Amino acid sequence: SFGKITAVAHYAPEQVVTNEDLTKVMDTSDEWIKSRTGIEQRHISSNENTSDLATKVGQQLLAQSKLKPEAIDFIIVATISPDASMPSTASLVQAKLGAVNAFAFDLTAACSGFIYALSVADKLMTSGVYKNGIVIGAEVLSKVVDWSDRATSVLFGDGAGGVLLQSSAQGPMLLSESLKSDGSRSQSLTSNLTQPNSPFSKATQANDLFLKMDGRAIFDFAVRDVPKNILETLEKAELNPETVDYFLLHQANSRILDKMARKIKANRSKFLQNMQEYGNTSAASIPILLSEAVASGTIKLDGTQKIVLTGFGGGLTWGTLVVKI
Ligand SMILES: O=C(O)C1CCN(c2ccc(-c3cc(CO)ccc3Cl)cn2)CC1
Repeated sequence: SFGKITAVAHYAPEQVVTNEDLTKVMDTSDEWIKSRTGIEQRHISSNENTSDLATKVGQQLLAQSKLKPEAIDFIIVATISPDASMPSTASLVQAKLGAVNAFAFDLTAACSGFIYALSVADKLMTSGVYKNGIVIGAEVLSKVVDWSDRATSVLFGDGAGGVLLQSSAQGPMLLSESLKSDGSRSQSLTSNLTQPNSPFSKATQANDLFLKMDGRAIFDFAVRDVPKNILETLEKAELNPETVDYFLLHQANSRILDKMARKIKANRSKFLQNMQEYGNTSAASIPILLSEAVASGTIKLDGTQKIVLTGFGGGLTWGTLVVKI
C-alpha cells in the first residue's frame, strides 16, 4: 500500500505586521523589503505558541477527513522553533488533538523540514504498518528572531501548514526524491546555540538563542545547489520541467524564484508564491503554499497532477520531492 495526501490545511496567527508597521520599530522601509525579498507583510503571534498553530492545522485535517483522532497512527512536526526541546511539539499536538494511539516526534531540518518529514512519513506508510499519519510544518520564528537586527527580522514570519496521509492502493505518491545536507556550511544559518556551561566545563562561548543568518552565503548556496537538485530529481522520475504542473519551493525570497525558474528553464508562472503575505516561515512555507493552492483549486488532490516540492536552508539542508498528487 501507499501513502496518499487526502487533506491539506494551514493556519497563521491573526495579527498581521506590514512592512510599514516594521518601519515604526526599526530603521527599514517598505520599498527596501519589497524590492529585495518580495515580502509585504507577515503574521506574528501575539500569544500562540508553535504547538497551538500546529494543532489548528491538525484539527482542520481531522474535520476534512472525518477521521477520529484515535485513528491517527503518527504525527510528525517539522520545526526549528518548538515550544520546547522536550516535550516535542508533535506530542503536544497529539495531546491537544486527543490522538491517543499516535506516536509523535519533531523533525529538525530548517526550511527543508517539511520535505524531509514528508519523505519519512511516506516510508512509514509504504511499510504497510501505519494507515493514517499527519505531517505538519510549524514555526513561531518571531520567538527566535533578533528584533534588533533589521537584516533578518524583516524576513521571517509565523505560521503552520500540513497534510493528512492515508493508506491507499493508488500510488506511489513520490515519483522520485533527492534529500541533501552539508554540515560543513551549517554556520551560515544558526539559532538556539547552547554551550557546555557546567562547573566542570571550560565555557568557551555564551549561549546565543537568536536566529543568525549569513544572507549572502545562503542566497549563493540556493542559486547554485538547488536548481541542480531539482533537475536531478526530475531526471530520476523521467520527467522534465515542461511535464511538471507546479513548482512549490521554500518561500524565502522572490528573486530566488526568478533565478530558479530561469536556471531550470521552466515557466515562472509554474512557481507558486505567497511570501508577500507570510514572509519566510521556514518549515511551514511549503505546506502553507500547498494548502492555499488546493483551497484555490490550482492543485486538485485528484491524482492528475505532478508537482515538485523543494526546500532549502539552514543546516545546510536542501531536497526535492516529485509528487503525484
Ligand atoms: O537583497 C538583500 O540585500 C538581502 C540578501 C539576503 N536575503 C536573503 C538571503 C537568504 C535568504 C534565505 C533564507 C533562508 C532561511 O529560511 C532559506 C533560503 C534563503 Cl535564500 C533569504 N533572504 C534577503 C535580501
